[in-house]
Amino acid sequence: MQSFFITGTDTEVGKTYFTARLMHTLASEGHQVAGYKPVAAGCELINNEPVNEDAQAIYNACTVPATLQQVNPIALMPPIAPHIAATEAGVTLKLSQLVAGYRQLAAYQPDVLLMEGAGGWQLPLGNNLWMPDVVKHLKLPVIIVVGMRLGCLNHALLTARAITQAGLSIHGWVANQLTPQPMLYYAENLATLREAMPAPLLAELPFEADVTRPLATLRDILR
Ligand SMILES: Nc1ncnc2c1ncn2[C@@H]1O[C@H](COP(=O)(O)OP(=O)(O)OP(=O)(O)O)[C@@H](O)[C@H]1O
Ligand SMILES: C[C@H](N)[C@H](N)CCCCCC(=O)O
Ligand SMILES: [Mg+2]
Repeated sequence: MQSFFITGTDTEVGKTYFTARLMHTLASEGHQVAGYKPVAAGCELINNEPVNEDAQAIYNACTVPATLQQVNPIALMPPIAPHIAATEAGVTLKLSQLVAGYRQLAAYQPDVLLMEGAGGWQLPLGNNLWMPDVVKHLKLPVIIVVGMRLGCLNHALLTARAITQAGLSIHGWVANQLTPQPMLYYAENLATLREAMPAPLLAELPFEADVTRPLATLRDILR
């Protein structure tokens, strides 16, 4: 099994989009895929159960028979920082629970297991637990989704530095188009990141509504 942690330069930069699109692409090539969104904040009630949009998109892309609850064990209602939502709900986030959830999905023996964070890299989970602690425990290589907008250079470079300082490896990064029109001087910004990032550019993701459509440039990302 190959497994990656998917982080991003911020919240709303396309981590879920990339995760789901990669899963659909790999599934179309015959791979068994699973995704894990351990902690999500921002849910609607469906049949009285909190359902998160990211979790649903990742669940929809799974080829293994995992349940939505396994894909996203901690679903918090308000769309706020998860540790604050957890405190509000009286929930304590525990490393052991988040790791156990990962292992449950791994037990389906997918070829690829992707785990999406929430927000950016340095996400607090409360009680001095941080999302990077979970990634370190699982020793996952990291893929950084860079939302290509003004400010992304600083965000991408700081994110890469923090991952490296945590002793983790960066498999690579992807440049994600957040708008139909690319940011001004897209090519120059991309070139700056290609030079300064300590890991390879894996793919450029176009702005495209259909997340289920296999994307040829994502086929070789596992190498
Ligand atoms: N390449 C793209 N083409 C079209 N829409 C995109 C693309 N990337 C992201 N989006 C859209 O932008 C929004 C934010 O993306 P997404 O939900 O993947 O962000 P995120 O980084 O996972 O955020 P969070 O921190 O909440 O998990 C979504 O509505 C998503 O569908
Ligand atoms: C609600 C939102 N869409 C995400 N799920 C959570 C983003 C947390 C960001 C925390 C922060 O860095 O300020
Ligand atoms: Mg997401």
